[in-house]
Parts: sequence; C-alpha cells; structure tokens
Amino acid sequence: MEEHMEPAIKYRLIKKDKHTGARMGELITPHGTFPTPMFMPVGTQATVKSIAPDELDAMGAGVILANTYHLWLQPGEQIVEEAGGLHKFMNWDKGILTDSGGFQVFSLAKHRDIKEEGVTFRDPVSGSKMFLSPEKAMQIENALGPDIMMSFDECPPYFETYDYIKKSVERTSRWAQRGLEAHQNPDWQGLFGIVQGAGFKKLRQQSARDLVSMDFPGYSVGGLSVGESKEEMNRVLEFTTPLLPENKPRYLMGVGTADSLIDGVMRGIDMFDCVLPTRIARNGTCMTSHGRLVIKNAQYAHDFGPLDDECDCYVCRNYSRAYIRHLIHVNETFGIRLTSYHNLYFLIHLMQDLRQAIADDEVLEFREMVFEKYGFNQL
Ligand SMILES: CNc1nc2c(CCNCc3ccccc3)c3nc(N)[nH]c(=O)c3cc2[nH]1
Ligand SMILES: [Zn+2]
Repeated sequence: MEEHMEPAIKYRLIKKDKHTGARMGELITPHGTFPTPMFMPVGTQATVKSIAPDELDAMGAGVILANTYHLWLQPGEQIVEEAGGLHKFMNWDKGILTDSGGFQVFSLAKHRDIKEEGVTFRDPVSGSKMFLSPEKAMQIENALGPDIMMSFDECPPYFETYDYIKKSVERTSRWAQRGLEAHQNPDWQGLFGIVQGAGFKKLRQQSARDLVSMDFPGYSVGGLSVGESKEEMNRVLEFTTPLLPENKPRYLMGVGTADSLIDGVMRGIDMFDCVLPTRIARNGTCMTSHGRLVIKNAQYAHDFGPLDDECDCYVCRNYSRAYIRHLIHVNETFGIRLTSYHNLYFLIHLMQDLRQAIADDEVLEFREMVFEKYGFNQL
C-alpha cells in the first residue's frame, strides 16, 4: 500500500477580508512557512540582481524566483545539481520557485516552432537549436531543486482568436498532465498548474477544470500581464480565481505594480512575481509612496531627503536622493544596489501593509489611500 505522501507545498487560509475577495494565509514549503499575500523577487540567473541573500532576508523576502530557461542555457542544470541544487548554489535557504521556461521561450526566442511534442527554438545567445517539452522542463526543474516549480505551458498572445486560444489551452492541459507524470521524484509535490485562456471566460473555465481535476498543490493564473489593460486583467481575474480551490495557493504571474498587486489580492491572488522593481531600479527609477521617482532628474541634485519619506528601509534611513542621483549619474554599481534594495523593500512591505488591511477588514480603505497618494503618477 503506497503510504500517503504529505504534499511538500501546502496553503493555510487564515482570514478573508469582509468586503472583497482578498484573503491572507500561509504558504508552507520545505524551506519555511511564509505569509501571503506575498511579492516574490525575481532572480533570473540565480541572483536577485546586486542584492545579497542576507539583504533579501533582512527586507523580508520569503520566496524568490529563478529561471529554468536561463539556467538551462547557462551554466546548465547539471552544474546546479552538482552544487546540491539552487539553494546551495546561491546560498539561499528560504523559498525558491522556478518558472518552466515556457514564457521565456515565447517571449525571448526567435523562430520558435510549437508542436504537440514540445517547442523547438534558436537560443538567442549561441544561435543553436534547442528543444523544450513538458518532460524536458520537469527534468531541468528537478535538477535545479526548487520548492515550487511551474508546469510547461504556452503563454499565448493575448489578442489571438478564440480558436487559437482554445487549441492552445487544450495543448497546455495535455502538457500539464505530461509534466505531472514526468517529474521524477515521487515525493516531490511542488508542481503548480498554470491556467490559460486569455480573455475568454469559457476557455478559462475549461483550463481551470482540466487542471483542478489533476489536483495540483497550487495554481498559477497565466496568460496575463502580456499587454492587456489593467481593467482587462481585473475582469479576467474576477471570473478565474473563483474557479480555483480555496485551500490551494494562487499565483498571478508577472505582476508587480502597487495598483495591480492590490487589485490582484482583492480578487483572491496570494502570490506575485515581477522583474519590474529591479529592472527599473537599474535605470534609476524608484517606486515610492507618491508614485514613481526618476532619480536622475535634475530636481533631485540638491535634495538631501530620503527616496521615500514614508519608507523605513536601510536605503531611506541612510542615503539621500542627491547621493543616489550622483551614483546613478556616474554609473556607480552601489547606486543600482540602493535603488534595487528600496524598490524590493517597497513592494514586500506593501504586501505586509495589505496583510494588515485584510486582518482589519480595511482593504477597500487601503486601496483608496494608496491610489490617492499616488494621484495620477505612474504606479
Ligand atoms: C510580465 N508578465 C508576465 N510574466 C509571465 C510569466 C513569467 C513570470 N515570471 C517568471 C520569471 C522567473 C524568473 C525570472 C524572470 C521571470 C509567465 N510564465 C508562465 N510560465 N506562463 C505564463 O502564462 C506567464 C505569464 C506572464 N506574464
Ligand atoms: Zn526605502
């Protein structure tokens, strides 16, 4: 008799906001238990660019992302496996999640050819022919050894025909089943299914029905944040998250601005990732309580206040806008370390404040306050 394996990933619902679909809970993983809703910093090449693991720990990061596609190409998953897996390789002992590479193939690689078997494409760096399939993705993710891994899916263009999206959803469901069967170590339960279906309610229902029947420990809402409007994303979330089991974590992929995080949480999302905070930090754009601030602007040359006067992070307590503007101007790497640290801290603490608002049944008031402070700045 096969003993019942405790799933390695579990979600515990703690409380729902009285007036919205927002909920707070805990994500339980082999590398710790982390409060949700949560923002997950992205570390594409096995590092959250320019930030050390103890700094990530200090700012309250729990789960970080690494990228199957990139690590497969360089240094190769076997080197990470020889190191003892990603946690050892990058010296991070909390949660790690890997995407399956599907999205990267569809967004980075040129001349890709999608077949039932998998996707053939040219690696933009080396120009060599590559092949990725559900089985190959599972083999790579298993070698990387994250706590949570994504199924191999197709993230289709948002504005495609109903027929194209229907065919894509059906293939993604078949790929999800193949992934479940392929991932090698049986006690390994950290696989999430990814719901697709673009903006079509019937296709989102079909995708969710297929994946929920496969009983994944968690689910991602994919196919969003790919150029559709925020209103459109909210409309799709409105009818998609209720299709997912309440006792499983829900992860909205690729979302990371304050307004979208709040609107996603209000529609029942628990986990988010986005490259934005560290990407915009590298050209000196900072997320603050009053909207975005481009530190290179001349207006900050004599400004000796903090990036954000409502932020208590290490950067805002120790450095001025004038100093950070100088560092960015002269391309000093310490400058992007400071802007990256603050942007990540900002989003991680926005989620902390959001969890408190859920505890107090004040999510709507919290949203009002954030949107008002931002005014019409870009969020
Ligand atoms: C930005 N908007 C957006 N991102 C999406 C992603 C990637 C999420 N970020 C993963 C990552 C991991 C490490 C390093 C960098 C990124 C998706 N991934 C999958 N598998 N499927 C999606 O539908 C899908 C949709 C997305 N929309
Ligand atoms: Zn700060």
